[in-house]
Amino acid sequence: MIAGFIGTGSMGSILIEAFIHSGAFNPEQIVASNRTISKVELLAQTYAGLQVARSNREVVTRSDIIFICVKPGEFKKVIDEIKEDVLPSQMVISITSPILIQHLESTLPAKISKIIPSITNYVLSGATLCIHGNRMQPEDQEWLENLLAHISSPIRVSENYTRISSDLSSCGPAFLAYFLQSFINAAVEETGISKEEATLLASEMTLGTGKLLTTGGFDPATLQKRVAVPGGITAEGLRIMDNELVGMFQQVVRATHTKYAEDLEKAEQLLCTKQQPSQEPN
Ligand SMILES: NC(=O)C1=CN([C@@H]2O[C@H](COP(=O)(O)OP(=O)(O)OC[C@H]3O[C@@H](n4cnc5c(N)ncnc54)[C@H](OP(=O)(O)O)[C@@H]3O)[C@@H](O)[C@H]2O)C=CC1
Ligand SMILES: O=C(O)[C@@H]1CCC=N1
Repeated sequence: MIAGFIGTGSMGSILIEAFIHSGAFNPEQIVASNRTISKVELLAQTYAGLQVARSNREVVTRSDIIFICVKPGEFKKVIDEIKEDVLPSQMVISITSPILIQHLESTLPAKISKIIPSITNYVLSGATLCIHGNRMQPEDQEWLENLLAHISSPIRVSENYTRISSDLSSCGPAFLAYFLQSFINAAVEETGISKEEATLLASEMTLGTGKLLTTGGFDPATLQKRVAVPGGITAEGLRIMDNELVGMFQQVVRATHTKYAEDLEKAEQLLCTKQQPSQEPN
């Protein structure tokens, strides 16, 4: 089994490294190309045996499964380059949310899935969202999800909910990190605690909270209730958040969906497909 990667930017390289670290693939089983080839060469220096491809077509002809890890605006060029070489027996997996399954199935003869990874997959954690096309048979779907289980919890989602699922799973780490950075900065400014100590405490707290919410039997509401003892300190902090953050997350969700609608429109124009996707309610 050879896995090909087209695009080794932030997420392409995270997926490659996660697959290697998890033991899902040996470096010899990976072939990769990137517009700026030095990025792949660097990966090959780190992981001896990883194969550097000099073109996207070379990745396709040498792989059984191909991950396309480029941004939406770069997609058309990649598809045009590879479409003559892609075979019906191959799996083509896109990680680019506004490129719809219908876009891919109408341009490539392969078995198509879309997955939305998360930076958390770098530490073999978090979810990978899975949306399978019609050509992916149940056994293909199971095979792909078993592969993704090496680096994440694969979770099937409806394509209609791609954006909000991805907001939570893939944008979420940045949103949470923003929250933590603001908390840490305030701690340093207001009390003089060192940034290093505040960061260590906040990071350990985040790890523990994640465990409570995934395997510890808590949901966000019960967790708050358990920590915020009546008449205690936490309740004072939550009171401020209740006042200050009202409506903020609604605005965040609306903003990501507005951008997504723009990206979908551009992808439609770029790839010239006719059918319109149904949009999830906000
Ligand atoms: N970052 C994240 O946390 C997540 C990202 N994604 C999605 O992954 C996709 C990629 O994002 P990300 O990795 O962050 O973006 P990057 O810009 O870091 O990576 C994109 C890569 O694609 C390469 N590239 C562009 N055009 C071509 C081409 N024609 N042939 C080969 N390689 C090409 C770029 O090369 P060059 O080095 O020349 O720029 C770059 O390395 C996006 O659609 C994003 O939405 C999904 C989930 C999470
Ligand atoms: O910011 C972005 O566009 C991508 C999508 C999910 C995470 N990062």
